Amino acid sequence: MPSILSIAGVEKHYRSGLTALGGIDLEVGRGEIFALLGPNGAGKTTLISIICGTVTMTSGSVTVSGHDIVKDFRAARATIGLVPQEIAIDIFSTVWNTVRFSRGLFGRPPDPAYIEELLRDLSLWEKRDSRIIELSGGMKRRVMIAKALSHEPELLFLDEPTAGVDVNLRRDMWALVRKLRDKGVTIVLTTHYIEEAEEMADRVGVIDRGRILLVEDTAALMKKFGKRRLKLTLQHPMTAIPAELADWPLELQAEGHQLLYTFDANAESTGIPGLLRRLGELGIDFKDLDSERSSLEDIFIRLVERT
Ligand SMILES: Nc1ncnc2c1ncn2[C@@H]1O[C@H](COP(=O)(O)OP(=O)(O)OP(=O)(O)O)[C@@H](O)[C@H]1O
Repeated sequence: MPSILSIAGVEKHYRSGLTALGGIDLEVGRGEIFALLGPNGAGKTTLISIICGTVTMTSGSVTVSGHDIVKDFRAARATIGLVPQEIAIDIFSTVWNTVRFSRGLFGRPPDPAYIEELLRDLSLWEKRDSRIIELSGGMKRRVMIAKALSHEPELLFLDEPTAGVDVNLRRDMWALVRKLRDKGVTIVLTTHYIEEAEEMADRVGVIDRGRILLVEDTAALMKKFGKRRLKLTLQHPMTAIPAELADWPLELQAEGHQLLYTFDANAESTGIPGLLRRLGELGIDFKDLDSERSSLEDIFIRLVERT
């Protein structure tokens, strides 16, 4: 997949002496949904701000759609749409005027048909003459997205698109992001909600303390780090795991009612038959058995903890 965004050796040292980015290399392919995951203060917003031209990098280079963001700033910026974390729009302006005006800022000629399509796609058409102040929080967020798409960018950044948003709206946002991708927009999103990355992203990058720890296909990452868990609900609760079961990494949960066995899903042998046999020999009965795959959340926590 050809790159739409190329980041090479980007460093950012703030005047305070803090190194927010310690050398970032990253390629984002045209047409993908890429999720940048990282704990608070990891450097996600700094990186996006550099790409969008609101923060200057200390060293390194970035190109967007082949345009260098420093030497060819205008052309680079014109290919980018940014939906920032905070809602920042004139609350007394109407939806239509907000989006139309934003397009003009990028020197694009008026295109009412495009704006209409955008507002219809974002379920804002009925609200086109409403002032922003009259809209719900979810609608305001959608206006932010419409504004960011007003000049027909090729690459859209969504900084924490669903922070503080309820479950239904989050699902609507996910559907919307997929729709945008289907229309050919490349999407880079930052998120704290790992579920969001797992649900949507083609690839995931994990950033921590200004460094990229890993970039991987979401599905491959799940497979590579994927552990499976076998949960046994016991007939009779236990106070401790018997010494005879020391060969299996087990955890006691739910006040002794559950035995949790974690195993490598990719290993040749899971160890489950042996465990079940041993439990039988020890007279430990269980009434239910359940298996689950570890989520990206577990994987992320393990990665960030390891460093
Ligand atoms: N203008 C600034 N001056 C000095 N330090 C800054 C400035 N902006 C950000 N930082 C610091 O840079 C580091 C990275 O911050 P950044 O906002 O990029 O992280 P983030 O990953 O977006 O975090 P969050 O998930 O909390 O939004 C943090 O330690 C932050 O305090």
